[in-house]
Amino acid sequence: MTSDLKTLGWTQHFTGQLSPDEFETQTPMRLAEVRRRDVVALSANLARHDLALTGEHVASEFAVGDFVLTDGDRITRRLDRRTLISRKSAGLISDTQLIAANINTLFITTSCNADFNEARLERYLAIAIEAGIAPVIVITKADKPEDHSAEDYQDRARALYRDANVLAINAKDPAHIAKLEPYCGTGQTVALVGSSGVGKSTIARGLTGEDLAVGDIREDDAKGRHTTTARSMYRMHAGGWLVDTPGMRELALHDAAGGIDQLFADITDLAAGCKFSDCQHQSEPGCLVRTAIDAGELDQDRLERWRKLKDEDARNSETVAESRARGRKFSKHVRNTMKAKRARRGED
Ligand SMILES: Nc1nc2c(ncn2[C@@H]2O[C@H](COP(=O)(O)OP(=O)(O)OP(=O)(O)O)[C@@H](O)[C@H]2O)c(=O)[nH]1
Ligand SMILES: [Zn+2]
Repeated sequence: MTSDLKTLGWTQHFTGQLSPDEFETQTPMRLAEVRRRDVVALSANLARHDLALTGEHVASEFAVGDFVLTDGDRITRRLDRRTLISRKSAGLISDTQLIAANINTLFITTSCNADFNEARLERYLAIAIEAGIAPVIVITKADKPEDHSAEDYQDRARALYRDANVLAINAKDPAHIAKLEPYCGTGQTVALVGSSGVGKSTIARGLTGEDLAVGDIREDDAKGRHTTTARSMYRMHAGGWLVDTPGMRELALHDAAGGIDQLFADITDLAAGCKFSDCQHQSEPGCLVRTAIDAGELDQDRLERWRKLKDEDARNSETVAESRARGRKFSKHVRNTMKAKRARRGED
């Protein structure tokens, strides 16, 4: 059973979670689409199964890429994930939305032009590291670099994180797309992030031979509202899977303190040796961070980007209670504003 499942990305990590009874009676599947009331799951032979969400299961607990056990018609259990990408949903009450599960490699995409931005790359790197996903920085448009050479852009990207592989490619050239294929073989699952226009669709087309269809299928929910769903898992020529969900393109940082610490290990290692444990690395005596900057061993810009990223993470990681308190304050503000408006119009 498990050998065919490898095509889906199944590993020992999942086999180990099955009881002998489940091993006999259940069918593992991988979720390719998660909709409001049902999911599309792939079985080992890559057949698509429409499974209704019934009983205790609700859509918000599943992500594209999840492995589940089924009795053929229904999901009986979700298996523990290797990795998970989520985001805090917009709105007054903070809620975590699951974006994709069991991704092995994140292609962090930018271009050899003004899109290249260290802070943005670091944000995506922190998200990947926090999730336990291997980051690969892909810099497109190496065939027409602007302002600097493609090698310069590569060097700048390499300086951000020593464990990230960095590739500069022409996404339109199949020979360059082949450089990504070592990450895309059978059993591997990848995802693409990056700003609009950097070449994500071009890379995806090169890897899968297909055009991604983000958000082009509409489904009515119970209240008659439209919700957007789309195909989200694409088979790559190299044998693996590319996951592309609408949320993947709007990833924001949250709850990634560990990822940030690891990404900025150069700074956090130094900071651990500062004289004061709460050192702000401004002008305190015995500050090893300042000493490194003065000695030209650490870049002042990097220190500032680290601070900003930590602030952003803290802001986006507020607890539900904090968020609700903010929400209540906001509703009160809205009520008062509306009241004042009506009063001005003489309606009250
Ligand atoms: N010369 C060159 N053009 C590229 C390269 N990568 C992408 N392009 C072009 O850049 C434009 C934008 O590429 P897309 O693949 O649509 O970018 P995207 O990231 O998918 O953009 P969104 O769909 O808006 O998120 C297209 O005209 C591509 O043909 C590259 O490496 N070299
Ligand atoms: Zn210090």
